[in-house]
Amino acid sequence: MCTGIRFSDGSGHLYLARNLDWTSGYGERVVVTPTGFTPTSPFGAVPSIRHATIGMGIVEEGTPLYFDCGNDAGLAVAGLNFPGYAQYATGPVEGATNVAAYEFPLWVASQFSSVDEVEQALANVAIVDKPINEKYPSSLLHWIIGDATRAIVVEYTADGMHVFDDDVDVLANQPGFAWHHENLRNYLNTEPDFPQETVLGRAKLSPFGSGSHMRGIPGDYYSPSRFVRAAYVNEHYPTKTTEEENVSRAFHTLQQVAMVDGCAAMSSGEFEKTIYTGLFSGATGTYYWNTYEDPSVRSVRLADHSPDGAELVVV
Ligand SMILES: C[C@H](CCC(=O)NCCS(=O)(=O)O)[C@H]1CC[C@H]2[C@@H]3[C@H](O)C[C@@H]4C[C@H](O)CC[C@]4(C)[C@H]3C[C@H](O)[C@]12C
Repeated sequence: MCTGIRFSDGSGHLYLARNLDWTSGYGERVVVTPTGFTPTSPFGAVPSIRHATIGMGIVEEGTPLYFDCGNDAGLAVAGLNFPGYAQYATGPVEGATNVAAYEFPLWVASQFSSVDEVEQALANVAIVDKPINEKYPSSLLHWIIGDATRAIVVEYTADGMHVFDDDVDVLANQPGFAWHHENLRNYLNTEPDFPQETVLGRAKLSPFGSGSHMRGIPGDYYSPSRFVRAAYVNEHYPTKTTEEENVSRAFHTLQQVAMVDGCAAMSSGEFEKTIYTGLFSGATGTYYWNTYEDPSVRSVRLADHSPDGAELVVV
């Protein structure tokens, strides 16, 4: 499973972060796609790279397949599993901008500079089940897209394109965003405040300590539970100013929904764990990440890797 969050530093900079929860990785690395790179896009949706892009992914057939990425304009996107709901067009749709499912994050980050621009373009987009090759069939995903001011969620299902205003800045896995959003109404009682002393019969009851009003926030790894928990933590985290504070914020928040080996098996019997946590900072154009094996946070800055070059950079 996976969880994604968006927040800002309060002075016009985006932070978009995600956990990639799975049984094992795909050999993913940090990949920079510079503006001089010539993309191969099956239906021409990505004719050139307008915005240099950095994120986590693999390179296949000379094409960057991003799991999550951000660009030089401070726009970022992350793909999260959505099987049972995602259903892409079986072929290109006449008159539409046809985006192959695998190139959707690259399309977003390389072509646009804001969520508003992406939302406008999505009105005429078909997401097409066109695998990069036989080894990698199309993944069934939905996406969170964020900039400094807001986030949207994109779901492409049997009845086509759905774009949601993500006013809680969170995404998890199944079911759909609308369901998760409605489910938040089950948790209206939760808040960070320290409870008052309560009188019960002749007893005066005081709390054991802080955290009492968080009771009811689910602690398990199930997708609806991770959505609620991430929404609570992301909403209540105080706005921070510096890059260091915001990096700390992202990793602490996602730690709340990270999966630990041995606790939750998939239908195959294999256990899911948080393979990596990735963060794109629009403030500095930096991609930060750590892995299950090595919790120390590493970083790569877009500006340090020839963002106007011609070749993909795999760090
Ligand atoms: C497995 C990842 C999603 C993790 C997740 O959300 N798990 C949920 C578990 S559950 O269902 O809810 O149980 C997804 C996210 C991005 C995906 C990758 C990206 O889409 C890039 C390429 C796309 C190719 O079509 C397939 C390989 C691939 C390299 C994908 C492999 C895999 O499907 C990834 C890595």
